[in-house]
Amino acid sequence: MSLDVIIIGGGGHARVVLDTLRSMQANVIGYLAPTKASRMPVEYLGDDSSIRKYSSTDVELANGLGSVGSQNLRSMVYNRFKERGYRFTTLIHPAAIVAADAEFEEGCQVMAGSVVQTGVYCGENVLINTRAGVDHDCTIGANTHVSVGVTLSGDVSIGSHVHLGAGSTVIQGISIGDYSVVGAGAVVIADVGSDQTVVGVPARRIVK
Ligand SMILES: CC(=O)SCCNC(=O)CCNC(=O)[C@H](O)C(C)(C)COP(=O)(O)OP(=O)(O)OC[C@H]1O[C@@H](n2cnc3c(N)ncnc32)[C@H](O)[C@@H]1OP(=O)(O)O
Repeated sequence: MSLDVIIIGGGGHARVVLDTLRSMQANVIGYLAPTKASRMPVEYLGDDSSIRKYSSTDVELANGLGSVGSQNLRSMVYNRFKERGYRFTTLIHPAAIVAADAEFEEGCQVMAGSVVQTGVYCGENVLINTRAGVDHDCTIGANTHVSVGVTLSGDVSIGSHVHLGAGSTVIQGISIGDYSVVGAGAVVIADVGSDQTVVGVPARRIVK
């Protein structure tokens, strides 16, 4: 891979994205953030408005925002730069194991140690974070975060803008609706509707 890439964001996820891009041999020019980050080991290019110095035909972007619940910020950043004509790189860490027929739309990120099996489909800007397992024939909607150590069994259907919390497990054939949140460590054994938060073992809805 030989591509000039700018990372949006300067926090922890942005540094993981930087490391992933470098392991893919990408040429990372720098990052955009409201202020210079103390621990981001690549050039600070300014705030988001500085993107105007870079043509959308010369660079691609990488979404450096993580999330611990709502996906609003990650999707807002993605949409804002897409509207301005920029394209987001799809990242697949060389230490991820990905089936040949798995499909990823623009801007997906598959982090180190994760396994994505045959028949999986991921919409735009999906993040499959470190050491997550996505088994056969799962579909994952746009802007969803499958966070660290999640286990998705076979034939699971996840909506868009969903957060699957660290270490949660979803058994086979389950559907989870758009904008829902699954708490860290939850075990989901029944379908979850849209815009719900579920926690615990087995996962139960909490009203926020
Ligand atoms: C690289 C990375 O870091 S990736 C990011 C990894 N991090 C995550 O995935 C974080 C996932 N987030 C969670 O699990 C959160 O606790 C959420 C989103 C489910 C809920 O957060 P909040 O909306 O702030 O809820 P809050 O903390 O007020 O808890 C509400 C109730 O649910 C309970 N609860 C919250 N999370 C959980 C959980 N994961 N498991 C069991 N119970 C939980 C709380 O104990 C509390 O119960 P109470 O009312 O009886 O006291």
